[in-house]
Amino acid sequence: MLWKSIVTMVRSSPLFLFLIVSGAVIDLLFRYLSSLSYKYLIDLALLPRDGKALAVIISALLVLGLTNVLAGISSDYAKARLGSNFLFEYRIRLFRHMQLQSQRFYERFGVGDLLARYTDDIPSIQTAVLYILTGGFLSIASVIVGLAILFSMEWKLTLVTLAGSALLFVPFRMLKSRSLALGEAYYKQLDQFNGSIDENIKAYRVIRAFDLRRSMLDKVEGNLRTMLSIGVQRNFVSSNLNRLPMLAISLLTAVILAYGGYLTFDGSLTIGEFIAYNSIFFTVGTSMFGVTSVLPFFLSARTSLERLQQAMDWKPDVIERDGRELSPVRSDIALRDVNFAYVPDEPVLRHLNLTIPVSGYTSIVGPSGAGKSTVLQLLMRFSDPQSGAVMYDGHDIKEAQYASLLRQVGVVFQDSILFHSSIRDNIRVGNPDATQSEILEAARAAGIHETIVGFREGYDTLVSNYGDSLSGGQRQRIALARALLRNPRILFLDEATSALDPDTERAVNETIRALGRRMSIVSVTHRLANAAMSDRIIVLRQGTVAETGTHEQLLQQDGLYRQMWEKQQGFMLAHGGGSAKVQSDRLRKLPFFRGIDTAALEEISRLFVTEKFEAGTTVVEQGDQGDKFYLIARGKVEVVIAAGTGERRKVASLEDGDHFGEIALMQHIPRTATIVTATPCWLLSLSYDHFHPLVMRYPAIREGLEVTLRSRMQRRDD
Ligand SMILES: Nc1ncnc2c1ncn2[C@@H]1O[C@H](COP(=O)(O)OP(=O)(O)OP(=O)(O)O)[C@@H](O)[C@H]1O
Repeated sequence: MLWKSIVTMVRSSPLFLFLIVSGAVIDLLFRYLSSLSYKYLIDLALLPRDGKALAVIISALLVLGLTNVLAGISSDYAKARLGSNFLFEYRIRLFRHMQLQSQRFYERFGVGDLLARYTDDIPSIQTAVLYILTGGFLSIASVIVGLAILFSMEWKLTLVTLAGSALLFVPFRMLKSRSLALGEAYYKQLDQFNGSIDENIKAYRVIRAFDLRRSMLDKVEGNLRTMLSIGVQRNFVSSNLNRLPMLAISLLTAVILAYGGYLTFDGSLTIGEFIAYNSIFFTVGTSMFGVTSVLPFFLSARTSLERLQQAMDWKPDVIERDGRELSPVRSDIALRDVNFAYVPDEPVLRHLNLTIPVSGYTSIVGPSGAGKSTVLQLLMRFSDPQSGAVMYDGHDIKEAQYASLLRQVGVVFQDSILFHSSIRDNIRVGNPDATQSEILEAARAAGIHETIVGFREGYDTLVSNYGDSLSGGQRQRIALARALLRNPRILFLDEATSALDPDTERAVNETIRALGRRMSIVSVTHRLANAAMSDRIIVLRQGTVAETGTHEQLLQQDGLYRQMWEKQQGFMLAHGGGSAKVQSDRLRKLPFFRGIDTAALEEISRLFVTEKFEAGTTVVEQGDQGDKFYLIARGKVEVVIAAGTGERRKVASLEDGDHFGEIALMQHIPRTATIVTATPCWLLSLSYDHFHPLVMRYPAIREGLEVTLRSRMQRRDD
């Protein structure tokens, strides 16, 4: 399939093809005519001492040589152009294909994987195509023409040559599968290496802060050593593929010299014919060698072609149609009986029906994993549901022109990635045609204009490393300005402020709330304090709508929302986010502190210590001795379990108000899971050593803990 498109592409450049082919034909002529010329040079000019014949032969050779050089130059130019066109065309094709893809594609092909396809696979195919097109075809043609001449000169000797030439392909048959296997192994290591470089750039702060430099270095060094060893083996096999055919050619040459010499002794060949025969055979031998030397390129390109094909064959999740334009949405956006799963048989949304009026501020809340972000992704058509429909004003968005949908929406994600260019250009991403005053207006509305003009370079300040040169709040505000510049009818927010520190979050939320008067906002958040002011709240549970209403209505319903609300209450963060506290009433809601008197709870609450963690930090490691219990005052962590095979699997997420590690309050036993922070976290920890004296004084605490732990152990064993 891909070969076909390569052939089509090559054929679409007829001028370059003509120059390459004519260069090859002239080169072929030059090779054989100059070899044949020995016959005439010796037999017609040198032996009869004919000066005129000598002059004619030398002039003809000069003209041919000059023509060959000129044809070679134009052929080289054509090859350079064709080669560059090839690189351009296939890199652009892969890039366009990538742009159509969604999350599944990027999960399957990592950064390193994709980079290697651009920088190694495509050039490797290009080299093979050019080599086959020039050296390969020329060599085959040369072998055919050369053998025909040799046959006409001495057929018996040529039959021996032909039979012996089969030897040339023996190394290829022997080494082919080894070469392919080494090619695959090499690319696997290269993908990993590229991935590590990417990781080291993106996560350099975490690597520095947690002193992971040694382990990262060890990882990359191990990777490079394996690559080096495979590279040596691969080159060795390739050079054997090149060199072993030489052995066959040397053998054949010996046979020709011996048998040809014998034919000269018995007068069947003249000396001129013998020398010309040898000279032509030398050219045929070189050409045969040329055919075999294409083979390593061919094998390497075969692996690369398969890898490129894998990526190009990946079907986009969303098929963009040239449907009609979606008119500006006025009434509502809705999900109708939507079923959606990322993994077959693991439904995330189940027969979900929900309607969001295009006015005011709507929050979508729910426990972790309920499908909140998934709903947002479907509303923006990052994926399509497996069944059901997403409607804007009653029109299925699958039938509409994709660009007309995107024009109506703006979005701010939790981690806003900014591009490596000026702040102005980063905002302009929202609308490339925006004027300077529109950019300034968007920045003002996002509350970032004053900060930007305070920078020495103002709007021309370079944003580097995906926005790392700015604070989290500044980054989110620029992302907000970028979304506002589109003048969207609906602004989607996916946990847009939850990774910010409390003061910044409050300030950015005030800005967003003010925007709610100008446009419709749909915000996914797990922090209910942010949802409380919304005009309406949709509560999701396991992919269905559990409750809807305003904050007050939902509290009265006494359902899931109320439970979540109460879980998140009772924590206080000092201004500036330096320390956190938990109230004794909140502690009473923990199952193992239920029934304990207020004085004891007060005492316990004072024992908690604030620990602040950046995103991506391991708080506890599976297998380590547990000595602390943790409450999440703010933030989100992931619970990861390593199976016997060493494979790590995320089993749950915990967020504001959740707790973990209570077993450590009873005894030092190994942690049963690893906890890694997914956002910056403020955790309150209670150590066994501080807690133990209290357990001694209050037997009710021990009893409560024992009951909880027994039931937890029971659940785990089940
Ligand atoms: N790309 C993916 N591949 C496989 N499963 C996924 C993928 N993205 C999300 N999921 C799973 O789908 C479910 C819903 O995820 P989603 O992110 O929509 O939930 P959420 O309510 O936004 O949760 P959170 O608040 O933790 O972000 C979760 O169980 C999650 O693990």
